[in-house]
Amino acid sequence: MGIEVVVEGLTKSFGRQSVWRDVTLTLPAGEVSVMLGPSGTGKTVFLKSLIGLLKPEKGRVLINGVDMVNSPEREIYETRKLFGLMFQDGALFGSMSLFDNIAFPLREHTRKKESEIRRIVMERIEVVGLLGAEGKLPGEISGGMRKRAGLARALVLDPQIILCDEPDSGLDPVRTAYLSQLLIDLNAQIDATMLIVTHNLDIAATVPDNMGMLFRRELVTFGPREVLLTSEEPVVAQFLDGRREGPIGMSEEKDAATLAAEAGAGAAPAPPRRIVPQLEPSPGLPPRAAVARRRRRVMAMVDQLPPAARSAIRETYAADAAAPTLTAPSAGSGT
Ligand SMILES: Nc1ncnc2c1ncn2[C@@H]1O[C@H](COP(=O)(O)OP(=O)(O)OP(=O)(O)O)[C@@H](O)[C@H]1O
Repeated sequence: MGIEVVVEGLTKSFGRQSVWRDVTLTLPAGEVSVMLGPSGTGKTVFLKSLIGLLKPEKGRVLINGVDMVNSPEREIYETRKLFGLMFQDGALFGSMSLFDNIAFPLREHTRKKESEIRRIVMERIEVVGLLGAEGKLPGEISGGMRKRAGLARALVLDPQIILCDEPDSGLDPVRTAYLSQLLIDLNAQIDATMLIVTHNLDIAATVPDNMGMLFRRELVTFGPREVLLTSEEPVVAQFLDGRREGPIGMSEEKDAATLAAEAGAGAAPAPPRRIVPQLEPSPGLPPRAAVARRRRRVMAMVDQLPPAARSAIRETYAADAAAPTLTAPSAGSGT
């Protein structure tokens, strides 16, 4: 099972530029979380801070008792091995075949024999649907395949925490839908804690158990998906509806005059938002172990949540209780 990641009061700046301050959240073990936020709000900086590659000035990131901000470098280095990282462009070596790219962390960080490496690499290549392409160079395959290869490489060291930085960037909507399904299938297969940074509203709506959003140097919200998806917070609503009207401007924030002009112009109200069901694992895969844990966790806190989120959560679980998928292996919704 994945490991819980506890973030407490994290604050990061570069020189005089504050990126975000006092970020506090917990990524629940084995659950999938998404971090949203307009460009430049520090989502990538957040991922890098979780693995100790960037050093926030204040706060802690606790993983198995190790603080990725303040612990000795040797402990941080060891704990970093629990992570699998998938970067925006797949970050593959152009001159190596996909096989060698995916085998790289095993050859670098373990003393496994080549036969064992081959077995692991081919298994991961199968998981991401790249069987047959292992001999190709990154330049000979599509962007979507490169991303899946990046994901396979993130998986070879059996990570318990997976961080994906904009896994959808540059993908068409169909490939993005396949990728969403792949992320859910992966979670069903390995039960790792996952955090996905994305701008993609389809991924945000269908993949995570939990969602958060960074804006104006703060964590606006983080919690069960139903909280963000029903939120009337102006910045969340604007982002989810993909509208120009609202606090987010071209350079992240609008000035007060523009906001006042918009309010005066009386923008048309957005149509009501509908919560679409979360994806289920593909047929033949086990149900996600995180589902039952999440249900217990969320039901224990439901009374403290805003009313709209409360009723959305109760509706979700009432629908689940009526569906046969709770007792039988789930029939995936596919893409
Ligand atoms: N190593 C660095 N040194 C100085 N400034 C940095 C560094 N890394 C990031 N920044 C700055 O921190 C801010 C946040 O960058 P970051 O890449 O995390 O944003 P983001 O939310 O991931 O954006 P996008 O969605 O466009 O990828 C930006 O202003 C960026 O210029």
